[in-house]
Amino acid sequence: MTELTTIVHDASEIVVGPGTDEPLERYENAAIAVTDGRVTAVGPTNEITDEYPVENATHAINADGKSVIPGFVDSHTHALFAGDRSDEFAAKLGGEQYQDILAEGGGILRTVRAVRERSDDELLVNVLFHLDTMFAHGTTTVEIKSGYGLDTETELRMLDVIRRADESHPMDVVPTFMGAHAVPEETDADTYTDRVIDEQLPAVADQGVAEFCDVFCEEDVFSVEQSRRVLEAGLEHGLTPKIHAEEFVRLGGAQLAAEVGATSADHLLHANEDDRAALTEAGVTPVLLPGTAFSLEADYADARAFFDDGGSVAVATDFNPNCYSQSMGFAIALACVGMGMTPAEALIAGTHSGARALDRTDKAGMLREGMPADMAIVDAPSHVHVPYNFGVNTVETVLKGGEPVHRGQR
Ligand SMILES: N=CN[C@@H](CCC(=O)O)C(=O)O
Ligand SMILES: [Zn+2]
Repeated sequence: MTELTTIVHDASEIVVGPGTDEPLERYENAAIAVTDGRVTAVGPTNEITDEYPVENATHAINADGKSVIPGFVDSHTHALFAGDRSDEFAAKLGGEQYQDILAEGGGILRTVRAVRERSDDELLVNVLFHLDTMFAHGTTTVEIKSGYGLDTETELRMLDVIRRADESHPMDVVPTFMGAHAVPEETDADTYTDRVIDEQLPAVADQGVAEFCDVFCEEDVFSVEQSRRVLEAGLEHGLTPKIHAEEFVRLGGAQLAAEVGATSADHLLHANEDDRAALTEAGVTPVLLPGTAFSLEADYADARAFFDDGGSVAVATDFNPNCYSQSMGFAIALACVGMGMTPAEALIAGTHSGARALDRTDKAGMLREGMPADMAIVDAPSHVHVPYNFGVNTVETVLKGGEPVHRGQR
């Protein structure tokens, strides 16, 4: 018989995941038992503790007055970077535009210069620091993109650092290659697209260091045709497409995502009804990033319209030097207040739907029997407190595979 390792008991609430007849499957006065890193049983405390006595557990956690939720799945970040762009934040508040800053060699291009100057070990220290912060805020799976190298050597270095971060930190880290994140200063978009396809992608595939291939499909960055070439070449190398689409203007990236069978289309601030229909029909997960709209003072994506059309969305942080928040709790609060989602919809968007955007619904985002026991204990009686208590980290304890890996204080 395998040994029970962890039991969390007497929780006010345990959220399992999406319900069949209601938005959330959840139990009140609940407990969850974990064996060998996976959920063995979840349900009312008396039933669970009868079967799995608390005294047999390696870790017994009394969650009286607290809510247990699946660990957040942050499905869109650029969390590996160097340098400081806080001055750009201040300049944007003063009226400067993100795209003008980029066109003048700032923004992404400034971060590229900073990353190229740093050693691998310095980059690793940076990303591990951010992973610690994310962990403390309840994230247990995170996607990280390359894209601040924009040459083969630095893109490979970034992906190798992302791999090392995954190996050395309890967080699950999902690597995405994003060589087509911006056009380097010394070249033009067509020439650079060829370089991404002919030089970077084969090297990335050869090293086996990325799962997804992403592109910034945007006016004055990569056109729909250039984006299509990158994503189709990625597919030939075994990388699943993702796309930054309809962020500043409606260019056609959402339709492209549907055509190439992307796992997700992200941002979508300017997506329209046809785009929503195409994404839903093609099974592409829309990933909405309300922190980006917040920091750009832009209009939020129309999350309600996706639900009204019968679809659903994922919500992620987009943590990067332009959108400086590692907190899924804050993204969820913005999803509720800025995009009109219910707390239950936003919680699913930041957990199960995030896992869908990363092709891992069998590995993350739910606390169903057999799933990895990745969970956050919220120091409040229900999941509603995550957005309700906005601006504050409500997560107290984080368990990865049932192991208490973070115990915070509020
Ligand atoms: N929009 C493109 N890429 C990032 C921003 C990266 C940056 O500004 O450094 C995003 O998703 O928001
Ligand atoms: Zn992004």
